[in-house]
This record gives sequence, C-alpha cells and structure tokens, in this order.
Amino acid sequence: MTSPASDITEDALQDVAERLADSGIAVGRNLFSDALLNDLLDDARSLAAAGTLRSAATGRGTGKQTGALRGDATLWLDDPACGPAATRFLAELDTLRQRLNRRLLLGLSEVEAHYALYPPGAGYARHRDRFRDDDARVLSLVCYLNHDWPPEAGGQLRLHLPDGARDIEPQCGTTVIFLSADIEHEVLPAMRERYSIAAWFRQRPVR
Ligand SMILES: O=C(O)CCC(=O)C(=O)O
Ligand SMILES: [Fe+2]
Repeated sequence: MTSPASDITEDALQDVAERLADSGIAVGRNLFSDALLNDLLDDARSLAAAGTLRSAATGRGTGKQTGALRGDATLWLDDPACGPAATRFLAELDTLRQRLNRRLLLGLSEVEAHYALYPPGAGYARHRDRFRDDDARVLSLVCYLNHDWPPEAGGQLRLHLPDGARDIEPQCGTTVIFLSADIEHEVLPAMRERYSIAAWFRQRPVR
C-alpha cells in the first residue's frame, strides 16, 4: 500500500489503529520526523514572537467563559501567516486521515489543526473535545514540540480513563490520538512555555 508524503510507517500505523480500536487512545513516539517537528517549533515560536497567536478564549465557536477554562494562545495551521512546515504537517495529517479511514472505517472527511502556546501558569480544565451542539469531531490528535521537558515543569496532558488518570509529558516526539467524544482530559498548568499542535479529524466539514 502506498502512503504518499508520510513519515509514519505501516507498523506504527497498525499500532495506532489497534490501540484506538482497543482503548480509544493511542500514544505514538516519533510518528513524525525530527526535521518536521523542529521546523514546526521554529514556526510556532516566530508566530508567537510576532504576536500572531491569539488567546483561545476569543477564538471561534467557544463561549465567553472560555478564558477561565483554558489559557492557551492558538493559530490555525491553514492561516496564511503560518510557514511551509504547517502546510507539510497538514499534508501529513491528511494522509494519516486517509490511512486511518482504510483501517478503521471512521469516515473521517477533514482535518483541522492549530498551534497552541500555553504561557507559564496556563492550563486547560477538564473537558471533552466534541462539542455538545456539534458532533463533527471524531478523533483528537495532540503533537508536542518541546525539547527536554522536565516533569517538574508541569503541563502534562491528564487523560481521565475508566481505570484512573494517565499523565503524558508534552515532550517533543510524543503524539496522542484519542476518541473526541469519549475521552475526558485536561492540561495541567505549565511552568514554562509549552508548544503543541492540536488537531481534530472530523466526520464532515462545517466551516
Ligand atoms: O495540549 C494538550 O495536551 C491538549 C489540548 C486540548 O485538550 C485541546 O486543545 O482541546
Ligand atoms: Fe482537548
């Protein structure tokens, strides 16, 4: 089977698909190349330095109280201000979408993704990614861009699972994929700047 424009091997894909089918969560290591992740971090940093990332509290489709729930600043990867790494990453995600469809028959029709920067002190309260009034989000993906993240810096993704909480360090090279409707999660307050990309595979376009 050919997989154009993909860093992800067949074995890694198989592993992700099996874990998603078994438990609704897959944690991948090194799904994307170091070169791409480094370019994405550079891009996110320059966008942040230019003041282009916007507080998620004022983003689309969210309520006025969002600021109390989440402290990140974001920019959609299809924004013209983003660099070529963002376009490459969206192409990777779209290839992943098609490959997951072949294995899991999820009917994913589109993927959207944004850069997120959590400044020191920011987190994201416990939530699910599927909105009450919009069930388009099927799979969530979070890809971390932080090198040498020490545990004492906080900022872990805490997944609330039937058998207890599972914490994941936001370390560069780690990618978490989970069912948007099922998995409650939160971002613990980060003590230093925390860079990531959050993406959602949707079952139909809305925008
Ligand atoms: O950055 C993370 O670890 C998770 C972010 C998140 O939950 C979201 O953007 O919905
Ligand atoms: Fe989330």
